[in-house]
Amino acid sequence: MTQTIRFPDGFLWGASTSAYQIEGSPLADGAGPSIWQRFVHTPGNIRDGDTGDIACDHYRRWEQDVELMKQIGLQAYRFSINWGRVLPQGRGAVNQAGLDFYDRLVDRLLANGIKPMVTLFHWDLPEALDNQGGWLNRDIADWFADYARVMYGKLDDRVTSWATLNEPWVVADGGYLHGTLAPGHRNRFEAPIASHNLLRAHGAAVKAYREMGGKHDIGIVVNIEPKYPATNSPADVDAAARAHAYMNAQYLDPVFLGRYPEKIKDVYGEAWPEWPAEDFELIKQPIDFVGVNYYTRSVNKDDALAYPVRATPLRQTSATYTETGWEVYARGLTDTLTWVAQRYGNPPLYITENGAAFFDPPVAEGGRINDPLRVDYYQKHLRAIHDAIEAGVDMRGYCAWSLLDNLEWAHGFSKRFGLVHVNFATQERTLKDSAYYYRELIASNGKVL
Ligand SMILES: CO[C@H](O)c1c[n+]2c([nH]1)[C@H](O)[C@@H](O)[C@H](O)[C@H]2CO
Repeated sequence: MTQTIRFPDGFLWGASTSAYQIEGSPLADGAGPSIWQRFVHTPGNIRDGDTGDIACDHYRRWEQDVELMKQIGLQAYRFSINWGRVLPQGRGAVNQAGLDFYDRLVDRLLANGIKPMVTLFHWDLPEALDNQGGWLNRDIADWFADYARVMYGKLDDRVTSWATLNEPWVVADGGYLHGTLAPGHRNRFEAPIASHNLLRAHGAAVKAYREMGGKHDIGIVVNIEPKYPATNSPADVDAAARAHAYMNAQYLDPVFLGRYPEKIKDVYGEAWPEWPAEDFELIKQPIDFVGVNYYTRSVNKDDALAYPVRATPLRQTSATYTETGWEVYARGLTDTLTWVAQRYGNPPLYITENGAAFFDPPVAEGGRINDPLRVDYYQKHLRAIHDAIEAGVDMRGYCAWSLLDNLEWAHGFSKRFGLVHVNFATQERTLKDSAYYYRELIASNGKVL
């Protein structure tokens, strides 16, 4: 007999996006360019030469998109602020038109009973700050706190959920070590510095919020990918531990424990600096929640040549893989959530991103888009979350990635994660079957699982 699944009363059901991936109009109405402007217009960086110049045209179609959220029955909408739209130079003069865009969006969400969940930084660093060293300049912690204060001042009377950063690991690993994301650096000595300054900036923004008397929730969003050893050999077990320290513990340990995992020095070796003790006092500001972005797991084999973790993920022969090459492994989400709960004192958790890119069929007669693999992915992962809740994890909500098909960074528009299909030639939106499924899930608080 299948178990009747019940999520906690008040469990929040939402969907997520990010500014650069959906807004378009990156330079409209006084906005300053982000590092992505230069990166996407550098040939070879983005598949098919796609850019965020238009993307989902959300900057102009935002009212229509709020209607879509209402149609799906979203209770929350997680979105990010384009820092350069509000502060064109990253610091100093405020661009009122940019601030007004987010002000209107928040008001419209609230008017439709949708809770705004705001992320201050989702990778689109203002170019002007990158020209001053960006995440490599220790002053960025203050620059970020000043920007955060502008947003708190404008929106904290209505926004009750703030996240400082989205996935500092991706910024450091992709933007500074492997160069696959903006600003496109490939420097093993820069990566830990950028990563550490991201965490310092997080701490400075939380401290600023508390100092201004902020009474709502503020937290951080991290990607977590559980690392399993390919065999129980000491070499593979240690390889998985290095990979775990590098992608997972490197972020929440400083935030909650005020220190890095010891294994991180084994990962970076000579590239790992010593940090001033006061940095950890700043990073370790108490937070109200952790946003967990979960997509997949990895099974790791020891590999001396695979810098920096010296571990190689092995493809699992009997598994389903998504279009981004990620194994569908819902059990990894339960393992992830129980790990966070056990290691950091069971903090309130939101799934701030979870979803999959599968090849979607074209819009069928009657406007239906049948995406059974995505429905199956959501069903499996929500059941995994429910298992974590049963195990005592303090789960507060879930945001599907993503509301709309959007610019999947270096993949361009080739990878579609949306509950809603976007025809990028016409900007027509079409709810996929997964959106209708999600609507039922929300209406029944998960009972249809
Ligand atoms: C390693 O990071 C996570 O796998 C991850 C996956 N994703 C993310 N992080 C980002 O937060 C989104 O902007 C991406 O669009 C989304 C889908 O790729």
